[in-house]
Amino acid sequence: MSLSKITFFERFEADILSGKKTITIRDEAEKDYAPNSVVQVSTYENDRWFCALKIQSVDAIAFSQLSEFHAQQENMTLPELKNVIQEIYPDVERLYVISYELIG
Ligand SMILES: CC(=O)Nc1ccn([C@H]2C[C@H](O)[C@@H](CO)O2)c(=O)n1
Repeated sequence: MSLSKITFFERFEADILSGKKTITIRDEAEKDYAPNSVVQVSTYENDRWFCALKIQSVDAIAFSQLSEFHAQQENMTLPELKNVIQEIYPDVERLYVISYELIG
């Protein structure tokens, strides 16, 4: 069964709603999103709904393979992206790039 809900830290809400952030990078526990499915999005802090996203793809990636292209899609620099990921997922090498489209 694929996941139908995702949470983001509130600090990323504006970037998602403006279309500046079009991917998220998650660990094994949050990789089971089906391409073409619609997921409801809320804030991690208060579980406040703020949009729906259509999943485009889920692709495995090693932390060491993260590139400027991923950073651009996260609206960050590559060092910023690596820092954020290391804070959220310390010492996790195998990650998943979840690409999505804002649908409302
Ligand atoms: C809130 C929660 O449960 N987990 C996460 C995990 C990641 N993010 C953001 C941070 C970066 O922009 C990318 C990379 O992981 O996704 C998040 O907001 N919430």
